[in-house]
Amino acid sequence: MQPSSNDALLRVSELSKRFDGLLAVDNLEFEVRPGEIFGLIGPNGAGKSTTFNLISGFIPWTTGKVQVCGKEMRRGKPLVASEAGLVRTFQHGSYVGGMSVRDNLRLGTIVRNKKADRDAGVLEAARRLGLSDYLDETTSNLPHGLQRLVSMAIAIAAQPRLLCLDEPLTGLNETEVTTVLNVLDDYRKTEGRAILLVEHNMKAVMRICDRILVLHHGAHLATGSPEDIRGNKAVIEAYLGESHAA
Ligand SMILES: Nc1ncnc2c1ncn2[C@@H]1O[C@H](COP(=O)(O)OP(=O)(O)OP(=O)(O)O)[C@@H](O)[C@H]1O
Repeated sequence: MQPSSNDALLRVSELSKRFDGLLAVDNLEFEVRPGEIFGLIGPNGAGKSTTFNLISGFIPWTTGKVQVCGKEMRRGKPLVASEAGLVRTFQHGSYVGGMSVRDNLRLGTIVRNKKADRDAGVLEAARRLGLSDYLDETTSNLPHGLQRLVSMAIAIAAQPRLLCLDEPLTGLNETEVTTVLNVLDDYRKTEGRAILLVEHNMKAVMRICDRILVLHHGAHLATGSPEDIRGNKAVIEAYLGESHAA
């Protein structure tokens, strides 16, 4: 692990989660710094979503310590994480299907005080994700790819300091993937923000991430730049295969 930076937006130390006999997350250590897109990758069942759930307070850790934007997190307390500046999406969508796209995006702007700011935030998030023409549609009526963009637009509208995305690209077509990657690249350029990304689309991960941590059986296998990870023998054997090797 590299020396820790004082201004890290996420700091994870000795984090473990046991589900009965299964050690799903095994003594993880990493940090995410301002301006970074940090990828968390690994085979199915490696512990990525569990790590997300621990960091965002959706499940309690067995042991460990998590700091979000300098604040100490408490086990299984999602409100503490969101108050500290963390917003997350879920693998299977994070929106209310029966509501319009506009009302879903309003959920993301709820923390803003003035109505004019909230309305502007809805329009801005819709514009960024290419959803402006769908604001009055019922979200459950939209195609799958657009529904996923709604999840991301809600998260972006909340303007979190630490944006945590769980497989945001699943089921998106190439144009939608490009839209999302551009939005993420833009988002992290705003001062004091960073993104933690769990994703199986390796081409996208290698393109967008500054650093990547590879998990295997819940434990750290490697951390490094996309080039480091592509060339790492253990990662190629455990996950990437030769087709992604440098
Ligand atoms: N609530 C739970 N109870 C028991 N075991 C669980 C629970 N949640 C996850 N696990 C197990 O923990 C391990 C890690 O699962 P996790 O969902 O974190 O993996 P993942 O890396 O996100 O996988 P995927 O890429 O398929 O989403 C798996 O063996 C899974 O079956």
